[in-house]
Amino acid sequence: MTQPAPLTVVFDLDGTLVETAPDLLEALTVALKAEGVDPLPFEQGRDLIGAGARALVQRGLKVAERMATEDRIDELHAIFLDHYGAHIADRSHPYDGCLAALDRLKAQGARLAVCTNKIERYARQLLDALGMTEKFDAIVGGDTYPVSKPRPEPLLGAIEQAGGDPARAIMVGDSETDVGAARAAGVPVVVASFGYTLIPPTELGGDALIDHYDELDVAVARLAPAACA
Ligand SMILES: O=C(O)COP(=O)(O)O
Ligand SMILES: [Mg+2]
Repeated sequence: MTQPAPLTVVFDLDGTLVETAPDLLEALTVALKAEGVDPLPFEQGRDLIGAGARALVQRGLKVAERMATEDRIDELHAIFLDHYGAHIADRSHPYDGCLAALDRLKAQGARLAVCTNKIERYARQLLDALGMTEKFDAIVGGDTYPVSKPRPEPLLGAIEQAGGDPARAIMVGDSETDVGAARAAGVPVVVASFGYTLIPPTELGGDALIDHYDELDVAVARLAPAACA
């Protein structure tokens, strides 16, 4: 009898594995300042994260009711990235219980992957700085493929790069882009309630909701496709 393919668990990065809001919003403050815009309140800025850095700059300008040309948004995005790259892990840290939960999944034989809308280079820089890179069999960013979440291609690509099978995979994420990508790929999705989202986590339409990493094992066991070990 052939061995069933291992389970692959694919994680979103910002707001799911790592609390990155303090460093992302500091970079947003620097970019908005270049446009003469005041910093956003932290809680308001936090919810704007999830569709990539350029979208964060765009959303920040929109909240401040500031119009900008696409070229100016590109310039502000560059200012954002300059600052962010130099301060990527000043205050960012994995969520409570995250590293232990990854180790438990790994010990059970799961493949682990990251699928983020962060530019891949920055995702790798962040994971390196936090000593987390080695935990993953694949790391896919928002620019790894021609399209990003909520399209399914990056998620399917992450599963493939990790040596997994989409029929034996689970996504864990915090926002509508993650649920959208998972639905489009036909992969069950666990929503982490502690991340960043414009839509309340309970209304994202995930298959399970966790408030802490201690709850992940039960959610994964419940959603793991039946044929999985
Ligand atoms: O940096 C972002 O805005 C998105 O990142 P995420 O896909 O890891 O949430
Ligand atoms: Mg996220």
